[in-house]
Amino acid sequence: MARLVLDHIAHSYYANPSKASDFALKEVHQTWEDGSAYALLGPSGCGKTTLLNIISGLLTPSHGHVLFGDKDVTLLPTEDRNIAQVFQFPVIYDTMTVAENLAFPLKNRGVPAPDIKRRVAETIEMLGLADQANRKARGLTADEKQKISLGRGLVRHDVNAILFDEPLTVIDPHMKWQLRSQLKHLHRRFGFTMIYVTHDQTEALTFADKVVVMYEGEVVQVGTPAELFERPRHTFVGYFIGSPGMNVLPAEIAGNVARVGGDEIRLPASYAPVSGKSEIGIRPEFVHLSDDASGLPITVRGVDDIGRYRILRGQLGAHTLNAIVPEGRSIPESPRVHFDADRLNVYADAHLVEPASRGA
Ligand SMILES: Nc1ncnc2c1ncn2[C@@H]1O[C@H](COP(=O)(O)OP(=O)(O)OP(=O)(O)O)[C@@H](O)[C@H]1O
Repeated sequence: MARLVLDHIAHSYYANPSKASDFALKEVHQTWEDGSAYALLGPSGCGKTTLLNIISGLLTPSHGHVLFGDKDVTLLPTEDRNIAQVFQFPVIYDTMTVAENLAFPLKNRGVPAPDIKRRVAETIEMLGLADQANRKARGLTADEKQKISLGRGLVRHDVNAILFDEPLTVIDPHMKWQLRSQLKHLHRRFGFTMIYVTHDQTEALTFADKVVVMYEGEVVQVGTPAELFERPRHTFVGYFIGSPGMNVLPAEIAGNVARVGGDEIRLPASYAPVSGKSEIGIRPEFVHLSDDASGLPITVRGVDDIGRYRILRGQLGAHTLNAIVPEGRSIPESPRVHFDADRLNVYADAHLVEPASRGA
């Protein structure tokens, strides 16, 4: 296993890229820790697979270097990088049994027979395939075949990293949850470096120690699930993480006041003049309703009952504003809103702005 360094990596699929939009991956400069579980999360086309393929060696980046520890592997083919890969669809040998499929990567590497037997048995147990161990893979369901693919990635203990590209797509929803928990458990037990591509926030947030959020070819934030929730560094992270996502309202910022339409909102700190498009962000969890005249009046457009809570879909001036209404709280006839000041974030051109001073 090794620390992974992405040293000023960028990639364009064009031979002669001339502008930023020609790059499927804009510059990424990151060091990922040895033994951590990372999820690459973002919408379709944001560059997740491009980045994963650069790490695995399927693709050579147009710019920059990939290092495993101190070793530059940028030009090394996949087979010389000592990584395991699990793809969206099963990659297995149909004519071999489940156990033989799992033993195959170990035999190839000359692992002693008793170790192979033990690891194959552990992996089969973990995947819940004990009853199928001696069946040919050919007759198995798509679910079971994909479990073997996962097992072939997990059975090796000597890899620099295990890379997963949307590995649970073909797995049924209940089993998805189970396998995700098992992956997490294995990660804790063996400490593999894992890199997991997904466009599903639940999958990313439950699996990863650190989530790498990508948007239009850029890494816009690397953080723990809590950091992404509490301090989205880009408005896209705010929208994408959370259900519903963060409210983002155009605002003029002056010192410790944000002016939204005709309303003034007190900020937790003082900000220097913001250049570019300025906005504030507040998660629906931190928008509170009351009939207190000091709040800002909103128009209710709808209420969705989610069971444990309700989502009020409202409008503040010309802007949509969602609020989470906890169980047992009523919605006033003419609601007004208050924001948790400490949870307000300020953005300039979609990027988080740090305050000039706290507590002003
Ligand atoms: N071989 C290729 N040739 C040209 N353009 C490509 C190629 N592969 C990907 N792209 C483009 O690069 C961009 C990033 O694609 P990539 O597959 O990395 O995104 P992604 O986030 O993995 O998306 P998805 O979740 O749909 O797989 C997209 O605009 C895509 O159309």
